[in-house]
Amino acid sequence: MENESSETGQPGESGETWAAGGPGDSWRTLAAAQQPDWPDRREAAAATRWLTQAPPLVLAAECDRLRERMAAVARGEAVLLQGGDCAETFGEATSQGVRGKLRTLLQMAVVLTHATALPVVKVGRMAGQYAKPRSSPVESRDGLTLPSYRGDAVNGAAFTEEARTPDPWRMRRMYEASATTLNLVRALTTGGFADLRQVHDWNKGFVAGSAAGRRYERIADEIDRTLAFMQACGVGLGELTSAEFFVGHEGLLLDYEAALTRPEGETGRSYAASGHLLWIGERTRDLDGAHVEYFSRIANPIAVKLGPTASADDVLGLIDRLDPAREPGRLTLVVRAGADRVRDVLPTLVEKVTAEGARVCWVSDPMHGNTFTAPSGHKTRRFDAVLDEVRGFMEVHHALGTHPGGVHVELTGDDVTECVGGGNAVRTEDLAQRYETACDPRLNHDQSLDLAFLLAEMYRERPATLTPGSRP
Ligand SMILES: O=C[C@H](O)[C@H](O)COP(=O)(O)O
Ligand SMILES: C=C(OP(=O)(O)O)C(=O)O
Ligand SMILES: [Mn+2]
Repeated sequence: MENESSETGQPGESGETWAAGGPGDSWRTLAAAQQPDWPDRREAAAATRWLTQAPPLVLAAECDRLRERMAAVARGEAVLLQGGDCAETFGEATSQGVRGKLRTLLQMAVVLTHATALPVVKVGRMAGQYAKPRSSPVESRDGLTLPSYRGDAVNGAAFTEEARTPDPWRMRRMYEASATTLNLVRALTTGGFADLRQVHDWNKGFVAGSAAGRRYERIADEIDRTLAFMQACGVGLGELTSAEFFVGHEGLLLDYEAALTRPEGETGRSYAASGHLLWIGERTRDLDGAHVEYFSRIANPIAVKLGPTASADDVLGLIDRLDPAREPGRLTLVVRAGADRVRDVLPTLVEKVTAEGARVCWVSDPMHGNTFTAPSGHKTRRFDAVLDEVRGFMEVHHALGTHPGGVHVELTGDDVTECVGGGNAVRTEDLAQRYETACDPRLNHDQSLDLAFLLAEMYRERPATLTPGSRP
């Protein structure tokens, strides 16, 4: 691991940085949960100085465009599809890994657009998802206790003292891996790979032996015919040859996020330049904590995860702090209550937030409330529970006449065996076959497509008041 010292002539040595004492510093006096204990503060300062001089990964104008797209979700005129790894790793910032996830998301988006006739806002949990909150700060194995793995941005997953010691220069590697991934995402989404005329190609290698793959082929055939019809009528396909795609991650590591925060010239507002959409996790949404303070001062579209214990007062407090202007598209509430709790806890939250006049996007994360440990020791989730949580989420919104804004899922384009069930029925005994996640279990390609089809059916069942063009 490259432990560059502050003596190496890295950018930032001059100390000229707007962040020192600037608008991004108010969080520093508050308690910041889930931060690494950097062993050497001087090295941490040198690494963050390097980041303050690095070019932004995303531009303010792109973040503003996503905020507009999210405003359409808040109004019931679009649907959000957000997905990717629980924890990205530096080793997986490869062409194959990124292409696979992108292809899965594009296929899911086709299925959802076809069913809802609404635009699908696509956001990868990608190009920055390198820091993890953990239930315990330490992990013990065979009598040895070491710091928990907190994501590649902080330490290594190997169970050795050397790997588990936090290294602040990993934040530079996070920036570089994010830049590599984002470059590929931008090339793939605008350079032909995401062209809707490739709708069949995205499914190659998945059709045989997969019911979801065959079902997808039927939609792809319909799209092909529609495109041919449009072309025959002289309609240009320009808009369909590339896909609008955004990236986001949990804004957990405040040293990294603050160092990559950039002021935007004209408005004077500051943006997290590390990704388009950042979210606050369930473990760091304390109203008096550093994360809420930092997020209240960036202008990106932002989200907050809400677990089963989130009270209506918690949520109204978060809205006051994070979206005081009640601006549609600014704030997304990602509910991850668990399949067995969502129907109980969500109605009150939606009613109180609606009564308050806030125009938030409501999104379901059906993964994090449904994790359990299999007898083999693997952390897993049942596909049925994932579906049941999404169904509960949709039922609540349908009953209240509010818009179920979309889903936030952990997935991969690979054929892994990390979640049990789905069309191809991964069994608990199969988990060891391809269990490759660095943190939480992800839906594989087939399970992701299955989810998209079932979600599509649920959207089709929505009451007439929520059909395209109507406002909830
Ligand atoms: O998404 C990540 C996990 O849910 C979170 O890091 C907690 O995982 P843990 O209970 O294994 O620490
Ligand atoms: C840690 C995560 O979620 P939550 O904050 O909802 O637990 C996650 O999204 O990986
Ligand atoms: Mn996770």
